[in-house]
Amino acid sequence: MAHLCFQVLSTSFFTPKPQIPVLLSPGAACIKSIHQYRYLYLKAMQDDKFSTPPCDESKVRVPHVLTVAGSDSGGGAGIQADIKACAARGVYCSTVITAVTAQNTVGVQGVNIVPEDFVAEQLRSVLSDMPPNVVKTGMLPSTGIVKTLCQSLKEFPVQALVVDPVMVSTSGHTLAGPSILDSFREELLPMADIVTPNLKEASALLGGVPLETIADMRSAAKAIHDIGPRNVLVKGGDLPASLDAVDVFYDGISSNFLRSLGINWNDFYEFRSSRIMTPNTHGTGCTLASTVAAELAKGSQMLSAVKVAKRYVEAVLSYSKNIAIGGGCQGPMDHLLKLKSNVERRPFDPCDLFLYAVTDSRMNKKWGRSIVDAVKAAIEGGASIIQLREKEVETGDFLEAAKACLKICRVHGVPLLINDRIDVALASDADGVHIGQSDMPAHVARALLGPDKIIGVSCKTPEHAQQAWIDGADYIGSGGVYPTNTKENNKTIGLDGLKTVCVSSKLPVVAIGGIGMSNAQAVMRLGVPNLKGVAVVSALFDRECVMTETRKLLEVLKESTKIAK
Ligand SMILES: Nc1ncnc2c1ncn2[C@@H]1O[C@H](COP(=O)(O)OP(=O)(O)OP(=O)(O)O)[C@@H](O)[C@H]1O
Ligand SMILES: Cc1ncc(CO)c(N)n1
Ligand SMILES: [Mg+2]
Repeated sequence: MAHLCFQVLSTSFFTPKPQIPVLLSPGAACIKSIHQYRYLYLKAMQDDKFSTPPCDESKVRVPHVLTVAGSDSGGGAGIQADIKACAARGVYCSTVITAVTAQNTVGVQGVNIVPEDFVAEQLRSVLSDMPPNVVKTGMLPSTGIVKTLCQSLKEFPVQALVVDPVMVSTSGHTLAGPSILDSFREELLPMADIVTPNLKEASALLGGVPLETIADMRSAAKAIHDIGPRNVLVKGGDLPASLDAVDVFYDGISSNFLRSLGINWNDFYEFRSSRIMTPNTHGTGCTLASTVAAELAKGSQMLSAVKVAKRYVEAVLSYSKNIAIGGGCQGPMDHLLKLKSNVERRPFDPCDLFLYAVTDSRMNKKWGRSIVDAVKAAIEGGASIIQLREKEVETGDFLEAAKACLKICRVHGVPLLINDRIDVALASDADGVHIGQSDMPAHVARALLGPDKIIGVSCKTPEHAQQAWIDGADYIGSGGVYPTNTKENNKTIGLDGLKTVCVSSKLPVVAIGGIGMSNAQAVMRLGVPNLKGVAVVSALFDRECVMTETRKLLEVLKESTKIAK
């Protein structure tokens, strides 16, 4: 007999609701929806499927959403939007394709419905082998497909079902005709944990009632709730352009229950964001529903999942408002906005290390200039990379200076690095960091900064240099080559020590420590191919005119490369 026990949870997984007996099978995840409870209970009565599964603690659980939807060849909506939204939210996404559409930014040119039995086969493949936490549905173009899906969900219950009742594309093309409405009302919606109609879809589900105002949306949400889904979100993307983008959320079960306890519960929530003026709104609905599903899969409660999803859609719309893809009037969004800034950043070039200017707050103070003025002058003089080394500046001021310097650096295509402070580098979106042997290990910095940012590590020995390579550093700063007073207790390694570090590593090296006009050529004449340049502090910044000194040093360095040739 199945190993079954019942437990009463005082708070539920999604929205507050009556105390529901939750079915637990030892070793298996908690079953969290009343629908699942019903199906699982009946199923467990029939067979012995819920015996303890083998448990391997070395395996990492990955939140997983299965989307059952149509393909959009334009990549902005449907399956493609679902995969991108889940990826952006850190959730695995499997796919069952119900239709293939020929679609672009102009409209829908064609729809090819996948045969019902092949939809069933895809469902069986995924559900029987890799059970998702949450199923999200989009375009379900035939009654047969809706019924097949409902049957599969009864056979393979999941934690939550998110239904986006896709019917008409924004361009006005029918994606699922009125014939599916009965199966939606009778079978799918009563199984749903949330249904997310837009204004037209809400109207269709209610037999064509006109919906124009937020008050109408509230009535519609309540009426749709009566059909059976546990939560309803009526989306207001199609409200008049003069209004905010308001979505109305309704959760009737909880309100009735709490009212019965004498608690006055607000059963409507308005999710409001300012309307972003952009033509790139194709796929907002798919994205919203997938993000709700992704957040539920991670373990969020329903209300938090909707809140995060709404914020995410707003952020993506705002980020994508000016992108130009296609010649039609409704473009797609760019879901992976977080990755975008890395694409725009010029990749690190070891030649950037040629004239490496390192700022110093004491020197700037002494000469009465701001960090930003110092950086501007060094860049105008020809510095090829800048490092902000600001040991005595308050964090807030450091961040502001970093942001201001970054603007200047971006204009000139000069990378900006932050010394030691990974937090400041992250907050300012600087190009990278330079860290010492006693700072956070480079591999930890790499994990925090991601694959694209530049990481430099100070190395005095071949062992340091080898570790820097292993840790994923991009370059080595090696010194002090000569005695210096910008760093206390800094052992001088000399030209020999510098050469030893260079030859022990594949990484590009910049020499540092007491280097200036008089000795830069001697350093560069070492002639090791991975020694790419010199890093200087006092020789530029402990002088009256930073730009002049930088120019002079640049000439000296250029001269040394001619001599080397
Ligand atoms: N211009 C906008 N600015 C801000 N938010 C918007 C805008 N347009 C839509 N939204 C939001 O996007 C989400 C999706 O709503 P919408 O009504 O556009 O869905 P839909 O019509 O199903 O979309 P789709 O084009 O994918 O079918 C909602 O949260 C809505 O408020
Ligand atoms: C395939 C597909 N699903 C959903 C929508 C709704 O945006 C669309 N346009 N295309
Ligand atoms: Mg839609």
